[in-house]
Amino acid sequence: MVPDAIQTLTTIDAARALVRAARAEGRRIALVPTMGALHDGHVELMREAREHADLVIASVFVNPMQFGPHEDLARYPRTPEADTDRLAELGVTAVFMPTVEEMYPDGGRSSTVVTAGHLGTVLEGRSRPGHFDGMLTVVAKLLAIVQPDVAVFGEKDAQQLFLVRRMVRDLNVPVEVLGVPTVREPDGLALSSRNRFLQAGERADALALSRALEAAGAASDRGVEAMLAAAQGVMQDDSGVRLDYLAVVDPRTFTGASEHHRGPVQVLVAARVGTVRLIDNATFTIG
Ligand SMILES: Nc1ncnc2c1ncn2[C@@H]1O[C@H](COP(=O)(O)OP(=O)(O)OP(=O)(O)O)[C@@H](O)[C@H]1O
Ligand SMILES: CC(C)(CO)[C@@H](O)C(=O)[O-]
Ligand code: BAL
Repeated sequence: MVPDAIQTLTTIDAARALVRAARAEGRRIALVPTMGALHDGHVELMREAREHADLVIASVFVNPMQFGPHEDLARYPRTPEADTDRLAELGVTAVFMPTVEEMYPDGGRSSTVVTAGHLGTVLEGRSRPGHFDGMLTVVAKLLAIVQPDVAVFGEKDAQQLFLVRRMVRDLNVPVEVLGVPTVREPDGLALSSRNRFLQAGERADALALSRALEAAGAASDRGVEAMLAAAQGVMQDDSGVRLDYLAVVDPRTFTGASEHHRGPVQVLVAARVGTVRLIDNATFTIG
């Protein structure tokens, strides 16, 4: 397929100019923030964005501020040409691909930081200190640059989605945040840019995460402890996987659901498979 024309924007001024022109024509704008290395999960985000706006701007920016000193910033996959072609085929109007210097002119960091507070220090935040402050800061910057009507995020990164929604509410950012269900491989593995680093045997081991979620779901009629035990059982059976955390949270607060909880719960899992750290989650209803 011959891709439609897509604008590649590398400066904040160029992004603002496009946004101004679109606004002058009364067009609705959607922003889809990504770190690139696009896969079919990202494609669903773009589709959702197109349904809610006349014009879609995708950002591709590997944000150093959300990586810890020992994390995989250097090896994070970067495929800008392939990403641009894919976005063009999807009818995305523009891709915003700034350099680190463009986003962080003061030596690669922002002096002003949006903090995720206590919820930024638990679960993903416990394993990745500072991650959510870095993520919220760059999302706040992207929202300020593009000033979209809607911004689209994946449910795969459940804690991220929760914190973005809360930031938007707390800081009165005039944007509607949309969540898109997790796109999976036919065998259940959640699509992730990091899956490409799984070696052959590890690809099979990685199925432990989605299987653990399934097992938790199958135990949901017996309450939170039974769900955790069922999921734990699956993770323990797989010696190729090192569990980081398993949790059942109330999706309204993102804090642990009590044994007496009734209604929707979100089961969250994170694990290391070889050198790759993966996360997944699913929502079930108790009672
Ligand atoms: N399988 C998926 N289904 C739906 N949305 C997804 C999926 N994977 C990622 N996303 C969403 O895409 C957006 C950009 O995420 P990102 O570019 O970090 O991709 P990623 O696959 O999550 O990469 P990684 O997990 O390696 O960081 C986020 O809102 C994320 O939640
Ligand atoms: C939202 C995001 C693009 C911010 O860097 C990133 O955390 C991601 O890709 O999920
Ligand atoms: N997909 C969330 C971004 C990150 O892993 O840093």
